[in-house]
Amino acid sequence: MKIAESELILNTDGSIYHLNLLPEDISDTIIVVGDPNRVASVSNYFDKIEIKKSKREFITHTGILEGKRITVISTGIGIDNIDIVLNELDALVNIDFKEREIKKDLTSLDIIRIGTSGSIQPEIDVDEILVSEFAVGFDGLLHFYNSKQVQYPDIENALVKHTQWFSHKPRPYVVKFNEDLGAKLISNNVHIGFTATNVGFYGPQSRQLRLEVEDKFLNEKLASFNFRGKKITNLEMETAAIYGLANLLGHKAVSMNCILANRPNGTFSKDPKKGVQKLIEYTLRKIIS
Ligand SMILES: O=P(O)(O)O[C@H]1O[C@H](CO)[C@@H](O)[C@H]1O
Ligand SMILES: O=c1cc[nH]c(=O)[nH]1
Repeated sequence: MKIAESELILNTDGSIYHLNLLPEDISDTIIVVGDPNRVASVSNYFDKIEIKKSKREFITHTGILEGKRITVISTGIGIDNIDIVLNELDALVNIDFKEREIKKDLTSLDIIRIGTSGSIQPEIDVDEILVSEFAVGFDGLLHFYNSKQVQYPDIENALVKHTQWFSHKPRPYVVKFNEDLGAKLISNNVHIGFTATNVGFYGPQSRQLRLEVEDKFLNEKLASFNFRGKKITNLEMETAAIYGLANLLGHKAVSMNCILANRPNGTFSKDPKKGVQKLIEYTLRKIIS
């Protein structure tokens, strides 16, 4: 069945609506970063850059590193942008734009996030690297899709009980990284964690400047949650949505985090750029190895 013009939106040059990309512009190895300036920090390592395109906060560079074609794309901040980026990346490989039909043979992308995050465990220090094995989303995005099959209800129920989750907030959904891609990216030099993704940087991550938060103890309750030895480790704003949508669409996703803030210790990285650079180098080395 043909997908209507209002649903699959193409620009006049045939590119996908927000990302402004044609199917041939992307590799099947995709690095996603939040900060648009981080795209060049990654592609600076490429031996050759083939494509540079952009629209709004979505900047894309595709190039070659030691014979491997890699695309790096910025998502901007937040899960609402992840809904756009993941659906449009999938459309680029799995929908025939001319026929407006889903292809018979589907392509699975490797999607690796290089992001920044705040730790809620005192021993996971600033400037360290954390790979998210699990993620919990407090944003509600996944509930708009038929998604029960990629969620972990046992963990969700235990978390709702432990935190006495307020019922007027979206129900937490728990999702997991792709184990094969995860195995490629993990080493003894990184923490393996359980990332909480929320809809904001301040109140939703229990930061109080002038506004009072509703639940003063939320971060403490998240940090003390323990499901069969798995503890929630860090807070950011994209990972759960990436894992949820990637799993539903048949892509492999892993989120790599540079810890910039340690919330219980009240510390912030003295040199965030250096920490992020270290994470970029680590991730690229693992991708090409
Ligand atoms: O550095 P990025 O990848 O943007 O990730 C983190 O930083 C932003 C907040 O400062 C949020 O997007 C959060 O998830
Ligand atoms: O504390 C932090 C640091 C980076 N990004 C976040 O979302 N939170």
